[in-house]
Amino acid sequence: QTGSANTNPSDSADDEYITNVSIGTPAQVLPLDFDTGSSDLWVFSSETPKSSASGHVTYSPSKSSTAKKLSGASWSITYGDHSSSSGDVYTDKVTVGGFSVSSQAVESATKVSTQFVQDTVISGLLGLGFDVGNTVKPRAQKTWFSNAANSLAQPLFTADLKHQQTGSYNFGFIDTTLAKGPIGYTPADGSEGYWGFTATGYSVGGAKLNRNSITGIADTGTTLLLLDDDVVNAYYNNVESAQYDDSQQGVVFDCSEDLPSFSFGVGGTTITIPGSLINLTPVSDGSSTCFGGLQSSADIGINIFGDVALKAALVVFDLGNERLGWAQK
Ligand SMILES: Cc1cc(CN)n(C)n1
Repeated sequence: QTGSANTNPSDSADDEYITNVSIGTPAQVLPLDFDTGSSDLWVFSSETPKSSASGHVTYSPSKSSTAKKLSGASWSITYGDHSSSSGDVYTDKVTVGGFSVSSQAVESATKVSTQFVQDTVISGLLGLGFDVGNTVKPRAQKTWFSNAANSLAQPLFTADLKHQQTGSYNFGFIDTTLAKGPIGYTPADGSEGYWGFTATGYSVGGAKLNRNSITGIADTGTTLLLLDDDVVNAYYNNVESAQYDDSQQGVVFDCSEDLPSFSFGVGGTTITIPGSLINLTPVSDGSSTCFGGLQSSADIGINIFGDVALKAALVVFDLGNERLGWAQK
């Protein structure tokens, strides 16, 4: 068995990717942010304060004949961008891309932070990280993918995110036609709940890869490519108008600049992010100053290969072999 779901950029800056998920009986379809950097499936619901839920599609367990309250369970999560949510837990049927898990923990939000209230294009997150990262107490719950894995043709999924186009999350199979190059595999470290891996080196503008390894996580729920300052500086030293903008909290440059590519080595292959993908968006509508897709990870303490990097590749999240595969697109 397999599953295949389309995923779409939420806005002109590819800030996040939206994938529709069916929950309950009859199906309630909610747009969720699939996040390999976390391990909770949580939704705006009939239990979310009306003022917070305004504008969001919500899940009503009382309207689902297959919903069951998970007695005594609660959850609470805070993300790297300081957004947060919390609530109680139901189990229900959850279908993604035509593949159903009959009893999935669906975490219902009784509290959501302002960033989520304002982000009306999504109704929650579907975590695709390792189960160890799940926040439900007193007993941690499995992710949708973890519940599905043993029934899928192969215990893996792929992410094919695209710039301003429809991409896909495929479950149980690898569609190699989505890639131009070979798949390079490297061990994945799931001990912290993330898909951790090490890139063997990097280069700017098509130069030969150096041997400065970069350890980080493959995170579909983070917009940017966030790396150490020495890497960020090595890149923007090649961008004449680049400067750090305090108000934007990041490096900006003239939108008219032709940006160099950024490449990293992984699993014996090289992934090259074209400069065009690193010119993310004007700092505000109509501005000729643009915000960089590559920014510093210094304040976070972990390197994050977010959507800017993932858009350049077909990425295989192989739970069965605890490895990550990267192929140039
Ligand atoms: C809501 C959300 C998810 C993520 C990535 N794991 N971030 C940084 N924020």
